[in-house]
Amino acid sequence: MIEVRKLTKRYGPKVAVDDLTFEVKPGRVTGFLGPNGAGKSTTMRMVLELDRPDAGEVLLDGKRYRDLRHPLRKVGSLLEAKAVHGGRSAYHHLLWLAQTNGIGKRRVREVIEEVGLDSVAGKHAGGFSLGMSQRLGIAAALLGDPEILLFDEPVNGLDPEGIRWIRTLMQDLAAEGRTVFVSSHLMSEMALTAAHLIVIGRGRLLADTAVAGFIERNSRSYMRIRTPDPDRLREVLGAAGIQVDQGPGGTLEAVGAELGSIGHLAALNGLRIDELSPQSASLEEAFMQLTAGSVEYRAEEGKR
Ligand SMILES: Nc1ncnc2c1ncn2[C@@H]1O[C@H](COP(=O)(O)OP(=O)(O)OP(=O)(O)O)[C@@H](O)[C@H]1O
Repeated sequence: MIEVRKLTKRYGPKVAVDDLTFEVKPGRVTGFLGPNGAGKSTTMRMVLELDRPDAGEVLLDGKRYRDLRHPLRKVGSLLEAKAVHGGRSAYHHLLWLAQTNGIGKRRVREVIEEVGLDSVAGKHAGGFSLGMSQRLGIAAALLGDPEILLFDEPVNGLDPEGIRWIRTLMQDLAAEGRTVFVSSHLMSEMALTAAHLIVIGRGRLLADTAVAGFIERNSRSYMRIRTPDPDRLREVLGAAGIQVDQGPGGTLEAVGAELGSIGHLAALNGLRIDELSPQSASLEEAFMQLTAGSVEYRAEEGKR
């Protein structure tokens, strides 16, 4: 279990993490979601004491990181895949990590096999592709057989096969009863991987929720209608008690009405319909709505 308590981090006048409190429980994958610059990496670095908080603390199964005797045996992490000594082979990189944490050679061989790097274990890690570096980073995270695992944007830049592999691995690790905390800026990715979500924006907690509940609350189904006479159709549907909203590009969005009844009402009133199609709002849209007020740099601001 990870307990984050009243964590705050400032960089000069900028508050990167703002009085953040949440818990990450074992036995399930918890997604750490937020737009770019929300403070996810900063929070993860503070969990590992790579960065000092200005206030608050983090406990790992009740202990501070600095009080762990063999940190790698309690918490494994993949923060920056390329942060490997390029001149070392994958095997020697892992062996060096193992030796500094009282972990045996056998375990090094085991994790190399587990992540599928057997054939390149003797090669210099500096020449690895992103996918291979990612696997090496995960091997390092797994080395101490830790109860707690942290992954910062682990699927960034990976091909579909690599993405599927990481997803399954994280779910398997959680199923073994471990605490798995993974950051992403993509709701769609988290919907497939995580069971629970911590959502932050501008360093603040926006939601702490089960993924299923989030999907249920935020999936909106509606009918998209295109007609040359939207005002008239709105009137007709409104009179029949159907809620109609204005959609993008001159379309209408009718909520809670059957396709057939909309078509029927239009026909009765001699109104032409050019499109009538069922739609459901994506999770990505729901996430964007939730974080709308906390996105750091908007596209408009970028246009100079
Ligand atoms: N070392 C630093 N010095 C100054 N500002 C920093 C530093 N590290 C992070 N920040 C700022 O703190 C805020 C949070 O950054 P952080 O990298 O934690 O966000 P994030 O949610 O991980 O975003 P991303 O998905 O873009 O990595 C940003 O505004 C960032 O510019």
